[in-house]
Amino acid sequence: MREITPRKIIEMKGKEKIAMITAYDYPSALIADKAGMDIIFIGDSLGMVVYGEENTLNVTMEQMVFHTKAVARAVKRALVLADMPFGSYEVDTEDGVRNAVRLIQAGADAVKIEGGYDHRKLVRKLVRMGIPVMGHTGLTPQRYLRLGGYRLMGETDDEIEEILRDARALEKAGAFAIVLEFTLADVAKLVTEEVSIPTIGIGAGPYVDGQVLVWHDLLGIYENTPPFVKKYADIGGMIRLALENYREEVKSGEFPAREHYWEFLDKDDFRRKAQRALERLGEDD
Ligand SMILES: Nc1nc(=O)c2c([nH]1)NC[C@@H]1CN(c3ccc(C(=O)N[C@@H](CCC(=O)O)C(=O)O)cc3)CN21
Ligand SMILES: CC(C)C(=O)C(=O)O
Ligand SMILES: [Mg+2]
Repeated sequence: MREITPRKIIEMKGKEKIAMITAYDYPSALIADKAGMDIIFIGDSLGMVVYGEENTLNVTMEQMVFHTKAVARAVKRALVLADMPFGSYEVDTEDGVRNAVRLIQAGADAVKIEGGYDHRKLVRKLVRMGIPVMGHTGLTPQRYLRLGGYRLMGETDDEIEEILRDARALEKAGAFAIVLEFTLADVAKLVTEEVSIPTIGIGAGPYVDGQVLVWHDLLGIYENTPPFVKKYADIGGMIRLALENYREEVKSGEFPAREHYWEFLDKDDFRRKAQRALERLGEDD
């Protein structure tokens, strides 16, 4: 059992902001856990930032299971959360239950689904089974095609109503937190005040209970970063400089230097051994 549990996340509301980050592999999850993240999240943004897809719609359960296993092996303290990918929970509740179980058995402590009201039955079922669920409303990227791209949500009466309906349904169904994505800050504030469970924003302003960002965006290793991201480092630039340096040293012969390889100190000893090896090879022909 990891230190940060859904109960602890709920208790943080109004007391301490929740810090959440995505991670898709072992080394990054190790760093995120050591950095004291509360929630380490295998997002389906994986399809875009790791696999180079245009949207998240082609991410499979197999991908989510593999990446969840890699992350789960690294994390000792944070809550490990895994996204349910597009198509893995919408068909029927049984399908959703089976797929959520797969992510839990891969090492996740909880799962996240996009939407709220439409999936309230599934959320209730999972929670009753003992699988903690995080909801997600505002911009839900799995509606990419219908929305015609990623855009700010919560401007119209209908959108505000939908977001509030999702949040209330999630709270009632027993979800332990809600992601509010790319939502006007006033709407995010209203939702945060309306529900007793924590809201975790991404591009939803400061009046929420926590923040989540995508690993590659905040570290500067992805070129199509959304406009709400703060870039905390230019790791992409650092990687490029390092690789250019390496390439130049290979070309010039500066690498490998004397400390990077091993050689016989006694060259006569080596000549005798090489001679014998060559003779034995000659006999084999
Ligand atoms: N790397 C990455 N970071 C994310 O935060 C993220 C993903 N990927 N993939 C899944 C969703 C999609 N998100 C996004 C992605 C792009 C915009 C964005 O660029 N919006 C622009 C242009 C929108 C348009 O008209 O197409 C904007 O200026 O609003 C917003 C949210 C957030 N999520
Ligand atoms: C943007 C976050 C909340 C997400 O769902 C993801 O990274 O997949
Ligand atoms: Mg996602």
